[in-house]
Amino acid sequence: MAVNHNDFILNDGGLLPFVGLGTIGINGDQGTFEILNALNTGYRLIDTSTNYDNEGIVGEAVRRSALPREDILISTKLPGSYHEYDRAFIFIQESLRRMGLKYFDKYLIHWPNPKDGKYVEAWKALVDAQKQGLIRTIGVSNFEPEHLDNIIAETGVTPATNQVERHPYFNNNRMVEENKKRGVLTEAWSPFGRGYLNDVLQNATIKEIADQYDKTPAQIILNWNYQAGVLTIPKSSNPMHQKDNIDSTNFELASEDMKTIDSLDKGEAGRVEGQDPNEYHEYV
Ligand SMILES: NC(=O)C1=CN([C@@H]2O[C@H](COP(=O)(O)OP(=O)(O)OC[C@H]3O[C@@H](n4cnc5c(N)ncnc54)[C@H](OP(=O)(O)O)[C@@H]3O)[C@@H](O)[C@H]2O)C=CC1
Ligand SMILES: O=C(O)C(=O)[C@@H](O)[C@H](O)C(=O)CO
Repeated sequence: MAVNHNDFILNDGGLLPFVGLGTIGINGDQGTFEILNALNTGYRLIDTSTNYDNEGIVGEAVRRSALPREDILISTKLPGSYHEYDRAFIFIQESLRRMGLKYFDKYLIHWPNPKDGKYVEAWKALVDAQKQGLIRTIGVSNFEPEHLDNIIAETGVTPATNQVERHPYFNNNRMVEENKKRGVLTEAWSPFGRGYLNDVLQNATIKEIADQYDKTPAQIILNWNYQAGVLTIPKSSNPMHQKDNIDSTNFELASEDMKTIDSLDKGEAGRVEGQDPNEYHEYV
């Protein structure tokens, strides 16, 4: 795979592009075309999960794409009710079969489900699946510092990435720093606050900055992440938005503009409702 100047280097030596395609709501045969369009537009990383009901079409898009398999990075996630070691290990194999793939480029524990307290077992399964060649890069999602420290202490293996909520109204700089301290790359989920749930993309301050740079609000938000060392996975079904999003690092935001965007943070009130990882329980 070609190395791009804006790739992130992982603690396992792997590389990830600065932006991937989020896929919540990309479903069915139409979804296959949307993913293929993204691949044709230059996306290399596709983020999915069993509970997005689209692992099948993601696999289909990989097969239909003219790109060689090794030029596409597929990342999916282990659901909360499969944290026991044996269930996790078998689930990874099942997920591979469902997608028709021989290996995953990246595989994450979706939520720590701390009340169950089995995420260390799940991590051990990911470590072993990686050893057996089923997964190239292993990581986590929605992990708090305590969860990161527990899996590292129990296995000696540090996750390469931690995918957490981050957008201008909940910048989660706390977790960006905690991840960085441990050599873990932060991936930002819902970088536009999910679009429909709040007005991040319509925010007047972000629009003003966008006008100054002759960019779109989406491009400003994605570059604010990139310059903070954070990978983003915006979802888009729209070819124009997909293009907008991948063309978002060809300019530099001044440090005062970075700080202005940081200042839009609303703390806990800015989170997408009900997504505190210490409380959230994934039942799937
Ligand atoms: N690990 C986890 O627990 C979680 C992971 N995720 C991952 O993160 C991804 C992204 O988050 P998601 O919640 O989907 O929401 P996003 O914050 O990515 O927002 C998606 C919305 O923004 C719109 N949009 C995208 N690009 C543009 C643009 N350039 N201009 C204007 N509007 C735009 C989309 O519309 P349109 O399609 O029309 O472009 C859609 O309505 C998910 O799809 C999933 O892969 C999400 C939640 C939790
Ligand atoms: O979309 C995801 O990746 C999730 O983890 C979901 O839990 C999502 O965040 C949600 O809110 C489901 O109600």
